[in-house]
Amino acid sequence: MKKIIKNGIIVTATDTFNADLLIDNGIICQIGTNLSEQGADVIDAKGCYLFPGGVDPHTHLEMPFGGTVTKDDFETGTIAAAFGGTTTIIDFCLTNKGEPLKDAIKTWHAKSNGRAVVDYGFHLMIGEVNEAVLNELPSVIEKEGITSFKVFMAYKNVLQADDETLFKTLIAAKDLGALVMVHAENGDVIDYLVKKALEGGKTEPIYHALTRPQVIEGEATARAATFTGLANSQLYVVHVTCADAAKAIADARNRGIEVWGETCPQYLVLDQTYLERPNFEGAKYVWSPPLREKWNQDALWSALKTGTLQTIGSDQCSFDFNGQKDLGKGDFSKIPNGGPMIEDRLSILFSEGVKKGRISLNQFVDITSTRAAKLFGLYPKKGTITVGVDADIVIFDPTVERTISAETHHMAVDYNAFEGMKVTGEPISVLSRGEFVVQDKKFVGTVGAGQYLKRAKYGKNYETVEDKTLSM
Ligand SMILES: NC(=O)NCCC(=O)O
Ligand SMILES: [Zn+2]
Ligand SMILES: [Zn+2]
Repeated sequence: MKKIIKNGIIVTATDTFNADLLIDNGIICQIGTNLSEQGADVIDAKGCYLFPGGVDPHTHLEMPFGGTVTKDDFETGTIAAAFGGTTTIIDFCLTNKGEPLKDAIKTWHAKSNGRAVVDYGFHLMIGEVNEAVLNELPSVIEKEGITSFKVFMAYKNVLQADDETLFKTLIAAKDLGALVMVHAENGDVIDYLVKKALEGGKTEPIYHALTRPQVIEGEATARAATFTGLANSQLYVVHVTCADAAKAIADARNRGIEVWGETCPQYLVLDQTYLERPNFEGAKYVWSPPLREKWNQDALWSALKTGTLQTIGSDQCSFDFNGQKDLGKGDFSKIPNGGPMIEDRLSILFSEGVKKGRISLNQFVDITSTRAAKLFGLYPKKGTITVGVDADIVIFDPTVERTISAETHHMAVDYNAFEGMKVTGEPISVLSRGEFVVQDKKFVGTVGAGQYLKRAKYGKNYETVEDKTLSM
């Protein structure tokens, strides 16, 4: 059945205009004024923006971590994503040393197949680079369409890879056409600082932040960028939290090194003092890298505005406060790291970013959708509104005022990190490949309708793919 969305304001990364949008067979087939309604379901989007569905390049669904497993899985996580206006996610497939990569990928397919309500892809963690890994990587790219590799520079003795592994991954990625992603913190220094803190009886959540100072995020970011330049490769730094790391990215880019940067909603809005909340409440705000002193937020907004940082990921990694975060009572190093963020990513960026004049409306679309689609080989199928692409559309009311709360969110966790925060703007209806997943704020999607996305190689013409001329 055809659908026609009328009276909305279409917003892309470059344009804002009034037009109707005709959808057939899951694809946007016409954009223009006074399009014929014949044979189509008419959707009135008066007063609303039509954004391309959000692309969240950073999620951890059903991920084992810190002796437990994240609360949101591919079903609850993607339902929450859809409510928040995200129609594509890219999740991190973890690997174990010595295990064939294809087995790790199979595990991630088993978690997601038949569960997701919106489309999804995988990044692949690289923990070691040896003959076996190098032999498998071409098929990871060609067969699985996984064109981004993740290296952790922190989480010593768990996920952390050494510099040699990072450097070899950058070299392999360059040859294969993949983008290397890093969690940039100096895991060795952190490990030492954590041990010293615990020996000194410093066990409260705030010491999580104090043992991970921002200079070592800056140091690791600069180190990864240096290796990237040496390998003539390409790098994407996930969850940038602070001025030091943003500066390291800006410096590298100024030297012509291909480095991209992502931040997350929590670093733009929350700060280190949240970890000092009494009754162990600070544990709710334990992320790695940690929340920073408030002044860093201006540096992050400015980096988004000027293009030093290009994307926003949710880093969705949710654990209940009761029963999971409390594994770290009496020892902050045992608090599972991460938080629920997948649902509020667009709302926070719109309300705090666009509404407060920190970024433009078109930048909002670029940051939440288009740029990630381009960097991760999904553009233009995902990440824009133009003729011939997937009809992933968010009907967004920019005037609605609401208060974020765990009472009303759709994530499976027992708290929301933004509890009580007032935001302006909300997705009203969300379509994935032309089908409503959320309609008038109600879930109407189908569990399992989300499709696995094989992605194109890094840089594959993404800057030269132009939006087709709009038929007005
Ligand atoms: N960020 C975080 O604290 N948890 C998720 C895992 C990661 O991205 O490092
Ligand atoms: Zn990380
Ligand atoms: Zn993460």
